[in-house]
Amino acid sequence: MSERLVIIPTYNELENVENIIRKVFALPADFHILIVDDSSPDGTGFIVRELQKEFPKLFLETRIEKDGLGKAYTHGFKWALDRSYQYIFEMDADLSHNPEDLPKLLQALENGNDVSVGSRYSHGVNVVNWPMTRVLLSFIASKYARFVTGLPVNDATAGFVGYKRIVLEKLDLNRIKFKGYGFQIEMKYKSWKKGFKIIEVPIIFTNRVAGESKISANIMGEAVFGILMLRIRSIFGTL
Ligand SMILES: Nc1nc2c(ncn2[C@@H]2O[C@H](COP(=O)(O)OP(=O)(O)O[C@H]3O[C@H](CO)[C@@H](O)[C@H](O)[C@@H]3O)[C@@H](O)[C@H]2O)c(=O)[nH]1
Repeated sequence: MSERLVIIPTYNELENVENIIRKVFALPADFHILIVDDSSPDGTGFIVRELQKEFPKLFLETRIEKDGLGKAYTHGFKWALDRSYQYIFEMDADLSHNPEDLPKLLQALENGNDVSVGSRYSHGVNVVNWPMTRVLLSFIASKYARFVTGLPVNDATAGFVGYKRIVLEKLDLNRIKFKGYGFQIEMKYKSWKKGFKIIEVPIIFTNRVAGESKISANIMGEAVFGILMLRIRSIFGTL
């Protein structure tokens, strides 16, 4: 039984999912993969089921409908905690995160950190082919989150993250509220407030070449107002 699980949420990632799975299983280190698919209409789940015949360490959880990456991840975390995984990773399906960086995130956890963040902004801005509007939005969101909450992380919205099991055990996953990218901030903020040690590991983020981002005005609104709510709840001790 591997101690390491990579959770990949998917919605309409037909063009990417096989590639990312093969790249993770090509790594020298032993990682299991859990795909959490929200019944993608493009047949992403079907491809995963086919690949399960080839890869016994590939798992699939299918949810009824699209409900945001935050809900998909909390589903995956609970699945991992029901098993014996010690190191649990979040990674996008679209290859914007390079699976070859997984061992670096793992190493950071083995070196005594509790949360390792694959960071685009720890040394300048390390993104490739992302439209300038997305870079600005993401960069400003991270600065805003830091300003409002004090979270000492440069890339607060990063979606390439490693957690030690103990962190997920101590966070009340049923109280994780955010469905979209704000989820990434909520997880880091709550981990930090509980006293867990967070480290940023520099990575290069490369914009997807296939499929589409699921960003929307709702997702952005949730993040902007949600961060304020996080801070207020923290002040009143109801985080
Ligand atoms: N199951 C499920 N998966 C979803 C959903 N929405 C998005 N995903 C999956 O979540 C991953 C990230 O979604 P994208 O829509 O590709 O994100 P992005 O725009 O490239 O955003 C990136 O930057 C954000 C801001 O920095 C990050 O917060 C985000 O994690 C990601 O790295 C992909 O694997 C996508 O299929 C959903 O409702 N359900």
